[in-house]
Amino acid sequence: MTGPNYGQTFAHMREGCTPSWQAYTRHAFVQGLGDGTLPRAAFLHYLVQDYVYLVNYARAWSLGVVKAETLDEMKHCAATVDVLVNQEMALHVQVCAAEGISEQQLFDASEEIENIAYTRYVLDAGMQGDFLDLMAALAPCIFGYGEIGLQLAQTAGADAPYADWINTYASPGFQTACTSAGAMLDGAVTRRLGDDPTSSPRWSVLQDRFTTATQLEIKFWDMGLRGGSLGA
Ligand SMILES: Cc1ncc(C[n+]2csc(CCO)c2C)c(N)n1
Repeated sequence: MTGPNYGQTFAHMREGCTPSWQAYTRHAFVQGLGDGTLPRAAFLHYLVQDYVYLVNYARAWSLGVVKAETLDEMKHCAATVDVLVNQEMALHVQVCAAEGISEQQLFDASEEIENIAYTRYVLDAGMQGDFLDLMAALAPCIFGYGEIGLQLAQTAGADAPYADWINTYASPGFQTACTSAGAMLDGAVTRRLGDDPTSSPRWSVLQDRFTTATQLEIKFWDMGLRGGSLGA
């Protein structure tokens, strides 16, 4: 299976769960974003849940600051927390505001089961394990959206209903962030597991973290498709 080059570790882990990876990156929700057929209500429902997701996702990257073993790792995690809290979440607030959903409604939104399952799994992986356990669980989020952004940008025009969303993830800025996260992950893996990491006894556990997080991304899209009333 081919895809963008976000480093060796990601390439191995994606290869290690190809059916799940395809189900995640080619999900019906993703197709609907691309061809514009996704109902607006489903998109907004997803965005509200995603705001709550980002709050917990930022907590998980903060745990990365705690678990880091080099200053570079610490800097990468701290910078990611900054982007998430001060930029990425603001984007959700902006889009929702334009649709009449206030920031208060976002804060008050009750978290759906799939959302809880995903972020608590990632936080638990990091709490139980070391930096690599945490990164393996965080990885599908960033690299998956990088792939999806590129994939959808190939066909969606500038006037497509979800062009803004697509361009966020297809943009050179986000693609550079994926490449830099991939390099950080490769460095973290080499530092702890050496030059032949897939032969390490730890690899299967790390692959399992990545695969489970990928399956939780699929569930998150399923939740998005289900739609539902805003904030509920
Ligand atoms: C359910 C869900 N999964 C992945 C992302 C994508 N994402 C979240 S934060 C971030 C950048 C920092 O790593 C990216 C790419 C999302 N928004 N929601």
